[in-house]
Amino acid sequence: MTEERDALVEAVREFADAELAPNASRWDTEKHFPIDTLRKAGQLGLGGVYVREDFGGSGLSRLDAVAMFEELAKGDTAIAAYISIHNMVAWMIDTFGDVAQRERWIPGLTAMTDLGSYCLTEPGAGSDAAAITTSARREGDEYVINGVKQFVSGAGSSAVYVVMARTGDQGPKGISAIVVPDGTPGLSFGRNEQKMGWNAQPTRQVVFEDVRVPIANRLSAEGEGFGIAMKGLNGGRLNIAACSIGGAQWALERALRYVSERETFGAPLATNQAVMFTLADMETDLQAARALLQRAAAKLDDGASDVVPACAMAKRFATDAAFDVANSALQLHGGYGYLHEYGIERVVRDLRVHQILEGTNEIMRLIVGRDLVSKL
Ligand SMILES: CC(C)(COP(=O)(O)OP(=O)(O)OC[C@H]1O[C@@H](n2cnc3c(N)ncnc32)[C@H](O)[C@@H]1OP(=O)(O)O)[C@@H](O)C(=O)NCCC(=O)NCCSC(=O)C1=CCCCC1
Repeated sequence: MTEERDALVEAVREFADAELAPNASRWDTEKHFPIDTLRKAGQLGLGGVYVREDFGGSGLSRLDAVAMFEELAKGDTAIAAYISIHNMVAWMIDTFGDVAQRERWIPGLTAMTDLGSYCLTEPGAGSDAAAITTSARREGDEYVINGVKQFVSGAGSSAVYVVMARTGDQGPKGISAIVVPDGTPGLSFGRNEQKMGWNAQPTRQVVFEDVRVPIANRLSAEGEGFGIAMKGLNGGRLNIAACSIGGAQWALERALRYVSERETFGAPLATNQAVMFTLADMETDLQAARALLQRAAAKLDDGASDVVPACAMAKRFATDAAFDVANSALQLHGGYGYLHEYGIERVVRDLRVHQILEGTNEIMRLIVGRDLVSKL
């Protein structure tokens, strides 16, 4: 850890303690998306974590980012995960946008006065992302977009939607990434999905009915959209892994406190060897997950050739391990772990979806397996 990263992590810890943790349970119960709190996160530099500094980004490394997202998730995993998605959008525009696009969208995104949504998945295309059918047909100097995007975080509250749409043939080479601003005629949203967790952020369909945007809203060249979406996801997968580790670390700390105070059969639970073994496994798994995550983040910073399987491995391992750790923390709390007021069950519910989204853990195994087999 550098001194700079230490200071950043400390500032994020203070923000998570003061602004997120005291409200996380209420936001979960009330299904409240705390936009005012996100604006405060923007003031702290969390809206453009690894966006370049010229338009207000924080210019941090991926290694810095995962340390930061871990701290953020200790306050509220669902909000930390939304901030990660917002950052994925900001990074895609910052990296693949031209100067005019960066000038137009990056300042609002980094300040989080404008929120961002990532639109890839469709009702009929999830794991097989290259099978999307949302179309962007050229008409003069405009695209006319038609289709439906599914499971879009922040939908209905965002100012900026980065939409992967088909501008060419079937398959990955026919997909482009297009920015659709909120308020564009023909853009509408489905109901807020009723979910097991991640209740502090809205998840809705985004519907495009003859939505017209200038061709100038396309990021990079036609046909580059699949690669842009996937490169965004490499970093997103790392942050989701970091959010899982942060949530699970918080649950482990709660469990440690509980087993040191709770007495059974005349002694604290912590003196029981079975409990100690469970705690030892939880700590070991989290340290292993963090080490794998930091390794992948360093590879992303260095542009290593094996970054894609490294990110997939870290995402798969960390989200599985962290879910198990959080579930063990719940078990160690006995019946109290099942109560809302202890907060553990919320973390378990929030972490469960990390094994599914930003690429299911089965797709992560496919990526790693394909890479191994390709080297035979
Ligand atoms: C891996 C995968 C199954 C792809 O397989 P195929 O066989 O179709 O495509 P293939 O031949 O592997 O590849 C095509 C080009 O694409 C490049 N590339 C692929 N991955 C990556 C990558 N990770 N990084 C960079 N480039 C990549 C590949 O190199 C190739 O380029 P080339 O032709 O060689 O120039 C892909 O589709 C995937 O990953 N699905 C999970 C989607 C998925 O993760 N959603 C999640 C959506 S987001 C989500 O869930 C959210 C939920 C809540 C809110 C936020 C978002």
